[in-house]
Amino acid sequence: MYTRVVRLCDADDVSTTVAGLLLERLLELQASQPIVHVCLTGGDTANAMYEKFAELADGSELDASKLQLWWGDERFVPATDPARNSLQAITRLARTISIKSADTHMMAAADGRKDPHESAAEYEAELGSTTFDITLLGIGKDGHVASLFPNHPSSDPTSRGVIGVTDSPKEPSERISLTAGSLKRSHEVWYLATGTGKAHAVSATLDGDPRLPGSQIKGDVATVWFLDQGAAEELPPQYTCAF
Ligand SMILES: O=C(O)[C@H](O)[C@@H](O)[C@H](O)[C@H](O)COP(=O)(O)O
Repeated sequence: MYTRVVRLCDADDVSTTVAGLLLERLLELQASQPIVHVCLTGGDTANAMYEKFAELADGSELDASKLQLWWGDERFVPATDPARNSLQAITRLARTISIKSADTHMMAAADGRKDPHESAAEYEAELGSTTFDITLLGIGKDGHVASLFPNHPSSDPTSRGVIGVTDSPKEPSERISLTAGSLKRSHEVWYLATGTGKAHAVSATLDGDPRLPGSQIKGDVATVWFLDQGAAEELPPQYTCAF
């Protein structure tokens, strides 16, 4: 198990590089196994990468029928609400990739459910003991990953695999999130972060600050941080890894 930091120039470089490496890795995985489980994240950084990925995947050897897409977290809003992480990702990816709905495991929307805890319980049942080949995560300025927030009940120790989140510090206030225990069931965890606003959260997480959820969320094979210069600016020199 290793952690690697990839320092890139700027946000565009991060989204382009991650999109290219993700396609390369998925092609490798689909050549060696029948199903590839990928856990996606929400946020602007990831969405920019999904757009680049869709461009690269167009006409590639990617076999979408081998992909199973999951989400690390979701906003507990109506299914058609543009704030939904899954809607934002699928809108971008499906532009060139023919992903069947049966292969996309979206978290239940607010329609017809009384609260995010109900949706969380449904997703936990669907998720079972699935292990992800690749889990993508963004990180907030406060160090949150998925919808696990520092110094917040969402980060309390739990045996649950998926939780409902209320009074989230990041809008919208109601969410569903995989817990650290589920996110750790990943062979590779790829963090994407850009901008100086993320620099302290990145540095503190890499330093293993126990208050930050990302400190314990690592792949059992690899954890890779894709950072632009701004997000990397508080890292000590030993993390200098030209890519
Ligand atoms: O529901 C969400 O908002 C995301 O899952 C969240 O965890 C996101 O990945 C980070 O907040 C980074 O978001 P940005 O890339 O937009 O900074």
